Amino acid sequence: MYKILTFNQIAVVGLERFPRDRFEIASEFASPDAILLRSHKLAAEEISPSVKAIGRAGAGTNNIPVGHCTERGIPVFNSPGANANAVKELVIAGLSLGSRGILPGIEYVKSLGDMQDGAELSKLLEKEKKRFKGNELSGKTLGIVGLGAIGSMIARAALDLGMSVIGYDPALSVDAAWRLPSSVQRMENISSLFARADYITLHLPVLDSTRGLVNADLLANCKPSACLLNFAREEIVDVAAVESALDSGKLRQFITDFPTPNLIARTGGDVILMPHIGASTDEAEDNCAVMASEQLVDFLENGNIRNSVNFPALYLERSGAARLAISNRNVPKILSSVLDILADADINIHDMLNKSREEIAYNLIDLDAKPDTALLDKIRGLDGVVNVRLIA
Ligand SMILES: NC(=O)c1ccc[n+]([C@@H]2O[C@H](COP(=O)([O-])OP(=O)(O)OC[C@H]3O[C@@H](n4cnc5c(N)ncnc54)[C@H](O)[C@@H]3O)[C@@H](O)[C@H]2O)c1
Ligand SMILES: O=C(O)CC[C@@H](O)C(=O)O
Repeated sequence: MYKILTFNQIAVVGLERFPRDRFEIASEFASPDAILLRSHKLAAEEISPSVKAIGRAGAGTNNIPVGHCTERGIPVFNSPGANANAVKELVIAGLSLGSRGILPGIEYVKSLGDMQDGAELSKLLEKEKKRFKGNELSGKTLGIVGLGAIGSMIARAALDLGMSVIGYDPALSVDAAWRLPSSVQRMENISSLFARADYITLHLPVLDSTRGLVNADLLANCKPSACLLNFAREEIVDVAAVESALDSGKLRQFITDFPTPNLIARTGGDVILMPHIGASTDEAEDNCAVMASEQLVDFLENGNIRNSVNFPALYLERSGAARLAISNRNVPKILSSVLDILADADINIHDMLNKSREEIAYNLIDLDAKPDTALLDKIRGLDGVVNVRLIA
């Protein structure tokens, strides 16, 4: 039985993807085979030696020590695109909240709870509504930083709203480029995007290269009427620089899914704060849980890798009597040494696949006979081999 250790609330429809005759799921296990989580900040010490894989039901993996997992030969999976529609819909709501007096208007109406006379009430509302007038999104320019799953969906929705869309993504994949509407104008640098946009929305991962990316220098380029939306990660924005930009009138509004105490303490309506609910819909939680769970099942039972953030994608149809899944440092001669050991033991290879990604290489080798423990230990003992798994 494979043991799956869960953190956070994982949608039931996802947990149901683990066949109960072969998988146990619990929030406490001494020696789990895999970890399935959402936003729980996973410490390296929480990953016991038995762990073979980690599944993130969501997009961002900055809560997982990915580098440490790579060192240990543990693939980390995420669920790209599975919650993109949920984030898109909330960002569109954010754009509306940032352009009209919706929230202050609602607060104002709530403050009139003591008024009993309907005619008086409606007279007052008609008089006061000018205080909550806004602007239309149509005709404005939206700047999208990060044109992946979420960014491209927002681009399409914003174009439908009549906005002009400009985008910046220095690492755009070919697939993502295909998904992008052709009328999105790609900017050469992020400063030009900040200078031109009326609304700027961030949809990139937090990486060493993106931590604090939105800083005072960038904000100095903004139109004073600009509204910045951060539904990506808190760390991408230098929040102190945003507060200064708001204070000095260099930025009109900040809308974020990642509140800080200082932002909460602000008065004056120039921030709109949400409690990290970008992906909080039944649909997104189901999609993420299903995708992450299916990927873990396929990895544990077959060694296949889909949507890993640190391992190469690799799929091999099962054949032969047994399968070896081997991770090794991405250096020459390791695979040939493995093959020599198998040949010396007279074990024929039925099929195999080998791929590498940065410092790690991964191999699936289907064999005509099941190797014994001594042979597996010999492979484990090769210099550069990180881990070896026999999948019966
Ligand atoms: N608020 C939420 O609940 C919520 C939900 C989902 C995702 N997110 C966050 O949003 C991020 C994006 O999600 P996604 O599903 O669109 O991911 P994605 O991988 O499909 O897209 C991310 C894009 O960012 C681009 N990128 C990388 N570095 C960049 C840089 N320096 N400047 C501009 N672009 C850069 C990549 O090339 C990629 O195209 C996630 O990493 C996660 O942190 C938040
Ligand atoms: O799991 C969640 O609720 C949030 C997930 C979101 O931040 C993501 O990166 O996909």
